[in-house]
This record gives sequence, C-alpha cells and structure tokens, in this order.
Amino acid sequence: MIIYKTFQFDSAHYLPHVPKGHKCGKMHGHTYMLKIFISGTPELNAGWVLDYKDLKEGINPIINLLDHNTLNEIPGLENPTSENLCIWLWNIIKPIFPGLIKIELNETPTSGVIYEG
Ligand SMILES: Nc1nc2c(c(=O)[nH]1)N=C([C@H](O)[C@H](O)COP(=O)(O)OP(=O)(O)OP(=O)(O)O)CN2
Ligand SMILES: [Zn+2]
Repeated sequence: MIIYKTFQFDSAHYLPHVPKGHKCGKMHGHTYMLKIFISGTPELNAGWVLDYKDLKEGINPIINLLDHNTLNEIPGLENPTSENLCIWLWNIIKPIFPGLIKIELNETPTSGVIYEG
C-alpha cells in the first residue's frame, strides 16, 4: 500500500545555466507543491503504514530549509531546477523514510517532476 502527504513551500530561485535572455535566468519565486509517497504494509494493530503525523514531523525540518529561502544559496542546489531539487530531496528523505518510493514536485500549477529514485 502507498500513502502520501503533500507539503507546500515558497522559495526564490534563478537558473544559472539557461540561455541568455531566458526568463528563468532572473530571480523569481514559486509556491512549490511537494508530494511524498511511502510504500509499506499496514501494521496489524495500528492499521496504518505510517502515521501521517510522523511523516509530517520528519519532512517539516527539510521544508523549513527551503521555505522563504533562495534555493541557489543552499549547498547542492546551486542549479535549482525541479529535477535537481527532487534528487536533493530524495537523498535527504530516503535515509529517514526507507519506504520512500516516489516524489512529485510541482514548480507551477502546470509544471512538475515525478522522481522514483
Ligand atoms: N525541465 C525543466 N524546465 C524548466 C524548469 C525546471 O526546473 N525544469 N524551470 C523553469 C523555471 O523555473 C520557470 O519558472 C518555470 O517554468 P514554466 O513552467 O515555463 O513557468 P510558467 O509560469 O511560464 O508556466 P505556464 O503555466 O506555462 O505559464 C523553466 N523550465
Ligand atoms: Zn522558476
């Protein structure tokens, strides 16, 4: 069974490697939507794979690193495309939640990435 939880954060960024004149080369911001998917078998007694609360408490410190910050200033996010941000998130979250199987990240309501490790 797969459970998921959605998180939201607001960050500024620019993309340093886009061609000259590309709008994403300028500093701008997004309200990112992040969905974390965890796979597991529901525990017999509890009846859940993982308490959503525990998932929230594990992920929130990571969200706090990103929220209202400039992504380019965070080590490992010097080129903060959605793709690179997903890989960065995966590398931090997987050791905390080994059941992680998928990350879905929306940079805008119409653009996003799905990463499965
Ligand atoms: N594959 C990727 N392409 C782009 C990324 C990215 O991370 N991966 N990022 C950007 C920019 O950050 C840009 O801010 C978002 O691009 P875009 O979806 O084009 O934004 P719009 O607001 O113009 O979206 P519309 O819904 O089409 O108006 C660019 N590309
Ligand atoms: Zn952008």
